[in-house]
Amino acid sequence: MVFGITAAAWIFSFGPQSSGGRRQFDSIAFDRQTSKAHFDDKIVKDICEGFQKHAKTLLDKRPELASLITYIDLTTLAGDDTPLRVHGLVDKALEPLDATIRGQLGTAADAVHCGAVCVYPARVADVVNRLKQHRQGNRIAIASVAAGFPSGQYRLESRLLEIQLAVQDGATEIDIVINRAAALGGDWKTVHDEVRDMKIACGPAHMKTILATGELQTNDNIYKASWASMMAGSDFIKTSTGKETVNATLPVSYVMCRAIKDFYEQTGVRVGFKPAGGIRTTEEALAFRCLIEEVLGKEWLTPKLFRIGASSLLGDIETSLRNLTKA
Ligand SMILES: O=C[C@H](O)COP(=O)(O)O
Repeated sequence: MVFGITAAAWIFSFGPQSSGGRRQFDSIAFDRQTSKAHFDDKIVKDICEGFQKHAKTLLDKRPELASLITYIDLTTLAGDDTPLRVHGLVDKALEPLDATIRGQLGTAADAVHCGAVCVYPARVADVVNRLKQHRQGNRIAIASVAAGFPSGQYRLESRLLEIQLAVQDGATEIDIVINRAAALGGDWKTVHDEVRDMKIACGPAHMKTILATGELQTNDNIYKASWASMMAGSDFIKTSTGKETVNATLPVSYVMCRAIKDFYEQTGVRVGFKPAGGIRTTEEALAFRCLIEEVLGKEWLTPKLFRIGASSLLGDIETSLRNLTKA
């Protein structure tokens, strides 16, 4: 445990201080929680090389590769997305493997499908319509980015409305973005309060909070943004939109997972983790899976707590599985 504060103390610090049903930001407790964490770049790099080494040992393990598919939020976030493209994405997410690979996996193949599809708000209805045409359409979640994705540079009112409309259209998971201007200015209360309001706007939908780590400049900011987002009620924290210059990396993921672990130790609340953006190969995805197992433990290796946001990873996993079939 990084901090010497018990779960009961955390509940005292953060839990009851709500006003009108809204969690209030306790800056003293936040500072106390986040001021003690330090991440040395060289040490973090060495630790991450360990995850990459571990990943290489899993490359020929068919069940490990198949389980990667269950963590994927199969994504299309393009200006030229159409209903037809989204329908194809839904079909692929539900039945990702061809007959040969399925045969090699045996009965285990039946449980192999993506965790969710992830689309822009205007395309949520296309996902809903296509899922209705599938017998097992309820097996995958419907994720939508919202809240001024990817920049977040919009008034809070419009970001909240966008979330509500996406949920109304059928989204069961909402991927929001934090206010990077507030984060870079050290205004963690604004980061927290906006995320809290967005969580309320999500209603029954799960909320994944994107930190856009490539724009947060320091590990310290990433750790603080993780804490502010979790204190505000995020179900998941997510690295990137896929639209920043630098997206998901192992070092930023390590910092975020350490924050998730510390938060769990203080509160007993398990927050999920979603690396996203630029993850294209089986080996890269396995390294994130190893990071999760080693920092957070095997109980996080479930689509309920671990997702990988990716538009082109699935094809590489299929190729890896096919090559194992030939071997
Ligand atoms: O949230 C998911 C990301 O936007 C996907 O990024 P990608 O296209 O680089 O895989």
